[in-house]
Amino acid sequence: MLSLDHVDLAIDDLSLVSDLTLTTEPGTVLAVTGPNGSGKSTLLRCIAGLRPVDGGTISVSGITADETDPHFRGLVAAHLGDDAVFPELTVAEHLELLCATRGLAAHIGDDLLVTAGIDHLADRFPHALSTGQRARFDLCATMLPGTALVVLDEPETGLDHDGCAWVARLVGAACDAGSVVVVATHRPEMFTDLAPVTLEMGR
Ligand SMILES: Nc1ncnc2c1ncn2[C@@H]1O[C@H](COP(=O)(O)OP(=O)(O)OP(=O)(O)O)[C@@H](O)[C@H]1O
Repeated sequence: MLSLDHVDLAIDDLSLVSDLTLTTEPGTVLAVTGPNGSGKSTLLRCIAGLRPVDGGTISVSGITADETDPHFRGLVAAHLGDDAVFPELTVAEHLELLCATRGLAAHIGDDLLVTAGIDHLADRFPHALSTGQRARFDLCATMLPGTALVVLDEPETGLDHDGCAWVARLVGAACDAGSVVVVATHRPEMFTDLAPVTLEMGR
């Protein structure tokens, strides 16, 4: 469960969120929408524990959002547009490492590459992928199963029509497995079938 309790968030003198309280149950999509600059990415960084809030608290399964806390890190997977990679590891080796770290069977990563349509690129290095292929790889790395919370910042970026449909299916599968998925998006219609709770920023 994701809880925001009387959250305030500001950058310099600009208030982005004021006294926001909400609870998102397991198996639910929270779609964060709003115009450019309204604070979606900043809020998602707070939810992923990468930035402190200016007031109130954010917690996941009762654990305060703080990326430096290993317990919290184990609960969360995030795709925030600046996903780090090990330059010396191939696509397949990255997923193998992540599966091992999370105690998942290695074939789960391979299976995700198949659903992403990039299994033929398993032996490439991430820097040798196209923009859309790299987006699919980053999303595979984020969407390995088993985290209570998945945070996705504009996952549609760089993806073609089929890629967007694939992301929607992945988000649906994560919800079916009991995760909360927070997604900032300019294309909320991608997730309509998942009956998201919507948070509109900038209002
Ligand atoms: N590092 C920074 N330093 C100063 N201001 C920042 C910084 N990052 C973001 N901002 C400002 O914070 C506000 C919120 O930005 P944010 O990136 O969260 O918006 P967003 O809703 O995700 O926008 P977009 O739809 O364009 O991705 C904007 O006014 C932006 O200019």
